Amino acid sequence: MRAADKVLPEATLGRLTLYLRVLDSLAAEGTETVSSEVLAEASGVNSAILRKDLSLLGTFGRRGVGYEVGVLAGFISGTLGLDRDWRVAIVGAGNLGRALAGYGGFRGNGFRLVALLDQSPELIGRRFADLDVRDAGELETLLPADAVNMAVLAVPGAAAQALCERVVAAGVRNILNFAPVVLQVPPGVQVRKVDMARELQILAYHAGHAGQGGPPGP
Ligand SMILES: NC(=O)c1ccc[n+]([C@@H]2O[C@H](COP(=O)([O-])OP(=O)(O)OC[C@H]3O[C@@H](n4cnc5c(N)ncnc54)[C@H](O)[C@@H]3O)[C@@H](O)[C@H]2O)c1
Repeated sequence: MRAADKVLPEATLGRLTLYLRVLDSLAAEGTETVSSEVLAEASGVNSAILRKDLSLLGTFGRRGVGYEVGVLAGFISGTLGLDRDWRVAIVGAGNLGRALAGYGGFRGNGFRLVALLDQSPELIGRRFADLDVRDAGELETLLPADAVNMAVLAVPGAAAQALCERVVAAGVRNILNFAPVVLQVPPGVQVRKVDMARELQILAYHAGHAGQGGPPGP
């Protein structure tokens, strides 16, 4: 088994995305090599942890030289599966769905936004971010026709589970859920949830412990 075939711990995966972001900006500046200390500091990670993460991938820097930026970025991209063709559909073209569709960074890094769907007659047929909003009522045919392999759900919580089941039945195995519900999915389907309210609550907890924040609300 290659090192890259091992299932990596979630925490390592999260840090790999940080390293990759830093490596991409170093490459854009024309930097060819980077030490583990510099890469760790720019990623906000302890350098011993970085070295351990990269050794899990089976990649090692050279003493006195460090890591080759392009090689390491390519290796991390491959490990994360970013060298594959990810065809993304956003379901829900409301405020959030349209903002995500217009976000340029989402389109890079191996992800191609190929469809934007909604059920609202007021939105179907309108054009946002170079995509016509298509009828979510037809997602069973639209998603396979566009070879979608990743779906972003940006619909109200009450609609999310039923929609998720339709997306899965249409053959999509990877779902990024923005709706404030926990989705039930069959084995083999990956769901990631983005929850800004949760992040704010955790931030408030830490801020509160640091003596910040106003007096308790009503
Ligand atoms: N995770 C986060 O950090 C975060 C941040 C903001 C919003 N949200 C959540 O994202 C979701 C969307 O928020 P919004 O502000 O864009 O809401 P919105 O009301 O502007 O948009 C929701 C869209 O979903 C469409 N829709 C509803 N049911 C559908 C269905 N069955 N099929 C297809 N389309 C359907 C609606 O027509 C509407 O256009 C909500 O669940 C909201 O709570 C999450």
